[in-house]
Formats: sequence, structure tokens, C-alpha cells
Amino acid sequence: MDKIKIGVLTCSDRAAANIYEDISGKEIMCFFEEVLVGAWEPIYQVIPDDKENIVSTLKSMAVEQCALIVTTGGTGPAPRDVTPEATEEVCDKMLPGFGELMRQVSMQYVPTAILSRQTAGIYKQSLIVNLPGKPSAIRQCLEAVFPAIPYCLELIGASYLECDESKIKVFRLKT
Ligand SMILES: Nc1ncnc2c1ncn2[C@@H]1O[C@H](COP(=O)(O)OP(=O)(O)OP(=O)(O)O)[C@@H](O)[C@H]1O
Ligand SMILES: Nc1nc2c(c(=O)[nH]1)N[C@H]1C(S)=C(S)[C@@H](COP(=O)(O)O)O[C@H]1N2
Repeated sequence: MDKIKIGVLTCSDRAAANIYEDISGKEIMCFFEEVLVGAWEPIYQVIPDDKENIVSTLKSMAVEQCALIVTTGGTGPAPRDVTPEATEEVCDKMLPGFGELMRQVSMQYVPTAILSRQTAGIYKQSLIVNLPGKPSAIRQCLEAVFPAIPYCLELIGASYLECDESKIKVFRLKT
């Protein structure tokens, strides 16, 4: 069987300029390494907070057949935070429940969770999910929304994600 491709896109001026190491993108890959069973490969990029660059990178990851594309960073209210706008520009359909749930869960950890405009949506046969830039936000958000991701990928005709049920429970409709 072909390896499932997962796009990991860090949107950060400073990580892209090597001012700090991109810990958050690596944390996303660690999470998938733990919960997925079976072959998968990351398509990983670190780019600055530039809307046109984010739009074209999301599209090229979809063309490379990434079933899932997870972004980190650029979801806040600062002038250069444009990841949600780029995601909305690319997507055919938005899935606002992802952002709603991630903000709700994040509020248990930080009161500033309300500042993230993170969202999710479908572009062709790829699911795009935005996460905040903070390394600690990665697991808090992914653990909350991941259970719905395998079924979502099935509904859009993307890949079948096999998961380690001892690490994470996922929802699938019984057929
Ligand atoms: N990819 C990352 N890897 C490691 N630490 C990060 C990353 N993104 C953000 N951080 C940390 O979280 C803090 C707050 O992130 P901030 O919201 O300023 O980042 P951003 O807007 O996503 O990225 P940047 O400001 O570099 O363009 C940063 O000061 C940094 O310590
Ligand atoms: N789980 C979680 N969510 C979080 C945070 C966090 O530390 N943990 N940081 C908040 C802060 S301080 C900001 S400004 C916004 C946007 O962050 P971003 O621009 O790095 O994406 O995410 C928010 N959501």
C-alpha cells in the first residue's frame, strides 16, 4: 500500500529565518508517529507568514496528495498572522467545528486561547487544520480534534488512516 502523506506546514517568520528552531512542526510529526499505525510520510515545510506563499504551499501539498495538512503558527490577531485567511482562500468548504473545539479545549490551559483564529477546511481531497504556533498547543489541540480526522478523510475520499487505539480513540461510523 502507498504511504499516506501528511503535510506539516510551519508558518513563522522567525522559524523560517532560523531565529528559533521549529519545535512545533516537529511536535506535529512526533504526534503522528505515535498515533498512526502503518506507513506514512511527512511533507514538511517552514515558511514565513506570507499569505500568497501559504496559499501556494497548501495547494502544492494537496497536489502532492497529502490527505491531511496541519499548519502551525500565524493564527493570532497580529498584522502578519494570516494563516486562517490563506486557509479560507484555498478551501472549497470550511469545517468551523475544528476551530471551535480547539479554542474551547485550549481555554483550559491558557486564557489567551481566545486570540487564535485557527480553523479547518477541505481543499479537493485534503483536510487542512490550523494549529497555534506555541509548541505546547500542538498536542492540546491535536488530541482534541484528531478523533474526528480519520472519518473526515474517509468522507472526502482521501486515505484510510489506521490508528493505534491504545494511544487514541477515533470515531468511525460502523458499516
Ligand atoms: N514553530 C515554532 N517553534 C518553536 N517555538 C515557536 C514556534 N512558533 C512559535 N513559537 C513560540 O511561541 C511564541 C509565540 O509565538 P508567536 O505567536 O509570536 O509566533 P508566530 O506568529 O506563529 O511566529 P512568528 O512571530 O515567528 O512569525 C514565540 O515567541 C516562540 O517562543
Ligand atoms: N492550546 C493553546 N492555544 C493557544 C495558545 C497556547 O499557548 N496554547 N496561545 C494563544 C496565543 S497567546 C495566541 S496569540 C494565539 C495565536 O497564536 P499563533 O499566532 O502563534 O498561531 O493562539 C492562542 N492559542
